Amino acid sequence: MDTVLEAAPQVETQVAVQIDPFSHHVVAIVPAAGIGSRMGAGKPKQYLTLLGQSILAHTLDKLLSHPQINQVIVALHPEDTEFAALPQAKHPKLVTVIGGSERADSVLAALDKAPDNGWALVHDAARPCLTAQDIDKLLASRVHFPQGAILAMPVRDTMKRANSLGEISSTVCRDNLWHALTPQLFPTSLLRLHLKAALAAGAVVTDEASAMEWAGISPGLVAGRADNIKVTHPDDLELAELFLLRANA
Ligand SMILES: Nc1ccn([C@@H]2O[C@H](COP(=O)(O)OP(=O)(O)OP(=O)(O)O)[C@@H](O)[C@H]2O)c(=O)n1
Ligand SMILES: C[C@](O)(CO)[C@H](O)COP(=O)(O)O
Repeated sequence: MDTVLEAAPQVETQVAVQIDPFSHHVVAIVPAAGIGSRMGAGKPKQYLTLLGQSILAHTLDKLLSHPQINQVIVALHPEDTEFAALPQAKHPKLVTVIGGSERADSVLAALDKAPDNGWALVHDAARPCLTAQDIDKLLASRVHFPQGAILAMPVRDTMKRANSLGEISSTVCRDNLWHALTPQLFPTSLLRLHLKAALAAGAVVTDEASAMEWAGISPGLVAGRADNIKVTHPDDLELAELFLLRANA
């Protein structure tokens, strides 16, 4: 059986929020408070170096240099010691907050500092290969998806479900299956409302779209680039470096 995110009772979601779908004010939210346990590098993976600067610095460069992004709010681990030394740390568009114990808590802490009447573009610190074209594409999708959309990639491979012995128990139909990427873009006040409520209700929220789905909203899917990988395991470092090298060539 597939695990389906349980939707919130509708009554809880009928709350008036201030939404201006035509606002052009865009705040990028960067969850960067993780510890990188799967990377196992002995330091948070966002501070590992690729092509001479940290993963987080690459990510911030992409967001800070985008002409349609007005502000960047970065959520940091309470014991972060490295952020202040980044070249971007004192950029006038940049604000920092202390993140939480899960990614969603970090996003919410940053959202609490964002102005109400605009859009929040949430992007993992650990995805340094983001391109300006993908940001443009997602921002342009606001016309079609006034309640928000995410970058995603259609699943390409045959999908298998495993049993507890590591054997194949079935082949999962891949029709309409997508990998969720970031950035994910939503009206700020709507995302804040539903993320807060979903977390309070104990829902599993691994990305922003999950919180919106929980509230009964169907965010749009915008096809993104395959090189926008999340650096998660040691193998990803070499791949990310190759993608960055190609982008800089
Ligand atoms: N409490 C947390 C956990 C994660 N993140 C951020 O969310 C993004 C995606 O998370 P993930 O790739 O899972 O990063 P980590 O949590 O650091 O990795 P791991 O799960 O392997 O520990 C990362 O940029 C990470 O820094 C965060 O801001 N706050
Ligand atoms: C938000 C996300 O990048 C979408 O793919 C991803 O879910 C975050 O990573 P995690 O491993 O689920 O924390």
